[in-house]
Amino acid sequence: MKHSLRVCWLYHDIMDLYGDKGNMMVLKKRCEDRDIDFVLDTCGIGEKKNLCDYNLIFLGGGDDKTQFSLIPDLLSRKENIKQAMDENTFVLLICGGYQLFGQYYTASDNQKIDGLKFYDYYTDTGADRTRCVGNIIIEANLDGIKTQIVGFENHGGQTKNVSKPLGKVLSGYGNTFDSGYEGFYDGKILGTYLHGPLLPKNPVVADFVITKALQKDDPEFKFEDLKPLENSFDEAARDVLFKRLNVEKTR
Ligand SMILES: NC(=O)CC[C@H](N)C(=O)O
Repeated sequence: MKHSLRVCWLYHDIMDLYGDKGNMMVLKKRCEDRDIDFVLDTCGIGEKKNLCDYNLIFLGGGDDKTQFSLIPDLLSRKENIKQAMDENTFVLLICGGYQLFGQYYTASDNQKIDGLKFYDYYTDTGADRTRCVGNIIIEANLDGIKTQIVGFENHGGQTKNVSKPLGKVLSGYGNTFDSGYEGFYDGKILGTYLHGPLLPKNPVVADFVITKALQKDDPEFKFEDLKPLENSFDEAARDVLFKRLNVEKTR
């Protein structure tokens, strides 16, 4: 069976912080190297798109003002996003995008916006406008695949009441200054504060996202079914961060 990865990048023109676009470039390359068709579609404010047509939805990070500007459009797509998720479209969310799938987001000026409310987590602002900034390494278990994920975080938002964190923080902050946990993963969405961009620095996560997306069309598809690729440049970049943060690289 010829597989295809059809991505819809929501608000591609305004939600793209710290190289989030690199995530799309990596998916394209890792698919092409395996003869998997790759289609990248984008969806801006006001554009008509049926998100059920895709097997992956991607939403990157953004500053507070940008998050506020898109929220009416995002909320107008709530039913369609829910339907896509029910039909096994996988969702990858970075930082500002991750926040907007929860109950609400309170920005640094204390203005509050409703999120999509798909999950119980919510995001308050850091006290006295403090922000979690810096490189971060977490330890995650992605449906049995144990991996260490590296990235860069820069958020004022403090995300609380996270029932299923993506991983345990080994160095850096994560969902809040002191929760010790980072992100959210429940099999349907993977939300994380990690820019970096995320996927170029974490080939295992990139392949995991590809696997989850392909499972919409082929539920039997497994991570191990992906042809292994050569990751020496990615690993060299990871080595630098592990060394700099003084964390033992075990995977
Ligand atoms: N990097 C981001 O996406 C920032 C998200 C949000 N504006 C915050 O500061 O918490």
